Amino acid sequence: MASLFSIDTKKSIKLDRNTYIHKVNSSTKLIVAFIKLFYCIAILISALLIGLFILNHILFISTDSNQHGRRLFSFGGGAGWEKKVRHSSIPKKINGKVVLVTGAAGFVGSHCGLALKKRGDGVIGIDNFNSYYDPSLKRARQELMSKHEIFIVDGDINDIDLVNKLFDIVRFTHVLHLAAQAGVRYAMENPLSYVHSNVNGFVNLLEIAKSANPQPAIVWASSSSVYGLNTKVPFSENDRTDQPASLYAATKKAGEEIAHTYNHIYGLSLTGLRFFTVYGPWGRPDMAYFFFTKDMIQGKPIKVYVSDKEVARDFTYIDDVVKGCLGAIDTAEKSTGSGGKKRGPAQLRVYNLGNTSPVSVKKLVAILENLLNIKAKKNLIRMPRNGDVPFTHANVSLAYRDFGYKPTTNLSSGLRKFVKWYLSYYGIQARIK
Ligand SMILES: O=C(O)[C@H]1O[C@H](OP(=O)(O)OP(=O)(O)OC[C@H]2O[C@@H](n3ccc(=O)[nH]c3=O)[C@H](O)[C@@H]2O)[C@H](O)[C@@H](O)[C@@H]1O
Repeated sequence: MASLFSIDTKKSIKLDRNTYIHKVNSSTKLIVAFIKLFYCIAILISALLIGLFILNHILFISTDSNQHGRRLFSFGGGAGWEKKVRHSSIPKKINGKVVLVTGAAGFVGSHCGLALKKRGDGVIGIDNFNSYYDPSLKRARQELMSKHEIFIVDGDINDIDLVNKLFDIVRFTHVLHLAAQAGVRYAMENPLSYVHSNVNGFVNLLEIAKSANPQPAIVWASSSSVYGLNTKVPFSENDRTDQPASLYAATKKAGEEIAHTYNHIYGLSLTGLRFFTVYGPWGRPDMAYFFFTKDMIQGKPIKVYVSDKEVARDFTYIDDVVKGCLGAIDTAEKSTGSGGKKRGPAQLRVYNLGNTSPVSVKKLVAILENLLNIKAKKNLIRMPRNGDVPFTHANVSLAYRDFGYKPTTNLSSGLRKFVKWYLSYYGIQARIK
């Protein structure tokens, strides 16, 4: 008789085995789940790290800041970026020049960049888009240039890594160096920005250019302001330039001396162009003709400086200046050095690029009044001692002799083109006379 308490050993063993298998299965599943989770997290972290690494190299990493509180960037690289640089610098004609334009989103830089590209040269720009005046105007110029396949690198000429990288990628035949802290009066507000761009920046560029192989020829923007307080007119290149009236003028004069040094030691071909109050479409909002137009349209008063002698400028239209810049580039001889060593004497030149016919500021206002059909609210005030000089007048016979420079636009027709552009750019409904 089977005991009530008898045990079915077979069943029991089976039961135990099932329980055991079940337990083993659960813990295996748990381990597998853990391993899966571990792998997922590891993959996620790796993806994140790789992403950060790539971003770090594609984007620029900020390291410094300039005088306008804007970040400067140390170059990070990136294949897409290098492709753009290469593409933009390829000339479209045989024996076309390969030009690095500094300050390419600036007034003169954008006009020159477009003119070079139009005739088939390769152009790469660099600009730090600082906020000295409305950067949106600089961005609009950049957009225009990008439509003409000109790439502007967003960076500072003080960024050694970035400029070196550009010279690594491209064999520049020329540098058109227009990046600068411009404006005469602002030098009293922010003196160091002038030293930063016009002295440090220029030296940085020359240091890199002198070590480049081949060394490029350099054409760069000096200024009529180097004539300072001279009273002998018209100003000729061999007149004295040792009495600057502003720190701006002093840094431009320093640039001319620095150019001499790099020419002398390293055989760099250097041409300085003394611009005389350049104006025109896409101009600089910090200049009198530009903000007079703006203020007159808005019905605001303008300050017109007066002095014992009539305050006047040799206002020079942008298209004439562009012709001068291209002429200087075309007649620039090759630098003679290589690997940072001079191999022979190199070209060193300075030219006036003016209009040869000064016009008083009062007359400038009268022309604007006529074009805009607005009576200006003029406040005649004695010219403050803020760096301004009373009078400029260029003798351009040297530039005419060497590259046929001959200005052809007078102030009235030049301002007409400017006002037309101004009204259309700012979407102002008005008719010019
Ligand atoms: O060619 C040059 O060397 C220089 O030309 C201009 O400097 P500037 O000639 O002083 O030009 P504006 O600032 O536009 O002044 C033009 C005239 O308007 C006068 N002005 C300026 C401002 C103002 O409120 N009222 C006024 O009567 C100035 O005294 C000057 O005679 C540029 O701003 C400089 O960057 C450039 O280097």
